[in-house]
Amino acid sequence: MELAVAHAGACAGSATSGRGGEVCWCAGISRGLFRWGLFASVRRRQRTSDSDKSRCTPSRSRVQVQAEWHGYTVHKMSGVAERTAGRYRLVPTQACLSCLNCVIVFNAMSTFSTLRALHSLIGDALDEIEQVYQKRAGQDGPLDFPSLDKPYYKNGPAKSEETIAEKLTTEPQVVEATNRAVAACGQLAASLQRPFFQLIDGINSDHVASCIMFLEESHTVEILRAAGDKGMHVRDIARAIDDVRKIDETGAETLDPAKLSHILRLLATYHWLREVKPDVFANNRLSAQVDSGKTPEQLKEAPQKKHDDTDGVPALVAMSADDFLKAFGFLSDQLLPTRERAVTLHSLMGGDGKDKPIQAYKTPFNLAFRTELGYFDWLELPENKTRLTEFGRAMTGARGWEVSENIVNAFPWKDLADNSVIIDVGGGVGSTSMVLAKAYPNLRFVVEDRPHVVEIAPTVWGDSHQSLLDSGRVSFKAQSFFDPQPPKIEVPGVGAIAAPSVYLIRGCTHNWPDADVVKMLRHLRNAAEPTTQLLIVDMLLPLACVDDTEVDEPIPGAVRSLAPEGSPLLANLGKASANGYLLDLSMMSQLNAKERTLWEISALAREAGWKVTGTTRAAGSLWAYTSAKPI
Ligand SMILES: C[S@@+](CC[C@H](N)C(=O)[O-])C[C@H]1O[C@@H](n2cnc3c(N)ncnc32)[C@H](O)[C@@H]1O
Repeated sequence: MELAVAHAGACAGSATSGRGGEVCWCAGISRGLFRWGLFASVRRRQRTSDSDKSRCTPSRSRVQVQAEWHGYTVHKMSGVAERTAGRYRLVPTQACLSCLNCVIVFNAMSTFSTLRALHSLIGDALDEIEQVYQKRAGQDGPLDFPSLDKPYYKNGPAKSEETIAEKLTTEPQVVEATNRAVAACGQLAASLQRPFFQLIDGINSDHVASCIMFLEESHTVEILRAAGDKGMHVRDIARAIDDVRKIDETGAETLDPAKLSHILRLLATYHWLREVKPDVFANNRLSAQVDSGKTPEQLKEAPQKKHDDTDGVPALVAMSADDFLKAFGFLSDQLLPTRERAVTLHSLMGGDGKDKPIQAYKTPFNLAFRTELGYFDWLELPENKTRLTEFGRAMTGARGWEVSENIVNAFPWKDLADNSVIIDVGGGVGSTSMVLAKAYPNLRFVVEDRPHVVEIAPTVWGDSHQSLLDSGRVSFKAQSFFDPQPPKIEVPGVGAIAAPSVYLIRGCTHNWPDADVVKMLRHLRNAAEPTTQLLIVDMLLPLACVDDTEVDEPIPGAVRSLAPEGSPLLANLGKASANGYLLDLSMMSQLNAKERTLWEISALAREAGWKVTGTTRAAGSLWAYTSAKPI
């Protein structure tokens, strides 16, 4: 990070720089650039004369800075550098001297100033979040932030104050401040902890995933829910798990409480549970996420119904921590098939001449499950009946990734003429169309998807949506996005149209490799009229550095960084955005697909005949609404 430059003023004291030349050190911690505690070296551009040198006072000096840092230009900061404890702190003022003898080179923030800047970011974010909660009075004063120690069960019963406090966590201001704090915490931990221990954490993070899977599979969360705040001794938890699993009928081995305690303690260490007393564990706010709302008795009676009538999150856990985890373990074996370990692993698994070579498997999923079928076709195998059902529920759980209502304001729907038609391509059961149809009663929606999806789609909506279906304002049509759109589409209440006002395609491009995305977008382009707009809704992954990508034409809404200007945070907010990059690699591992950057999706759109005209994001979200028009 070589930052910057132009210093006017007498040198504020000197020392010898590692790169030669004389330097003096300044640390600014007041406003703008200096808010982040930037340390700078001031290097003499040229040695003039001894009399110039004598103007450099060792204790105090005026400086003017025009600096560029992380790509942001900060114009002409003026200040006085004051010496404290052997360092110079820059205090901005309006006045400056201009000897022009020195060049300030911001080598980088000193590590301590970076750490302190991260610490300040966390404090500032907490202030902001607290202000939001302070404004919402509860019965006993301002609302408190939800406690990590306290489970909040989505299916109640909960005090209304707890529900409001949980809901406030999705307010845009809270989401954004939370992201900054989480990003800073992640960066602080990565900076401070000995790298070896960060490494051990990283390479063993599958242990945590497996333990979360165990938590779900063993019904421990439901058992601990029944036990309440005081928790349950690990011996009793083990027996309760055996009971729910009906081991007296199946003859399976009893669960070893000693092993169980170690699994639960790892989870408690990662804040997934609480160890309230030695070997006594209780749920907390994180483990409550995995709760199905069923009692241990219900689970014993009908384990196959565990995921019925839930928000889908327990099913998402079952799918991710099982299928995805197993597949992802084969990432290096599939990408580097000739490495020694991959070859020996293949032969150990019975692949030595008995089945296809590793190269035949297109994805880590294919290799892990020894199938050449695509993930969705594989899910439809008779032996995967449970997986297929869980996949459907997991997709409901995956809605937590985005507030679906964000789409209501993310596109100028209100500018569309009455009875404009929106085709929701790969629209599933119509979740997005229903939200939009309720918000914009003058628009009409045709949801296209695979035949078996559109067949069941109208049956999944209850009374509150019936009028939208009865009036035909939302209708369904079997249509593959890999086939050309028909020349005419019959829209209830409108008649036959050649093309809609908008093709909306949400959550679909990330499921497919580039060539398939081009194919699906080209079919839409071929059917579009010059006025037809395309709205692609999917995550757009920022780069992990400031995005200086050179483009012929800038795209409105493209951002160089998600981090606050001048802060030391990673440009993509690191830990706070990690969920998007994890999903990206799940797509790669299971489907040979990916989440994309703005530049990747706009290049694919262009290849298919669309020009991206702009993109917007909901506050604090990686989900983006990218619009395009026919070229
Ligand atoms: C991740 S879901 C997104 C659903 C919906 N757009 C939403 O945002 O909730 C992907 C959708 O693509 C559909 N799909 C898969 N292959 C398809 C095809 N060839 N033609 C049309 N839809 C397809 C799936 O059935 C599924 O509904």
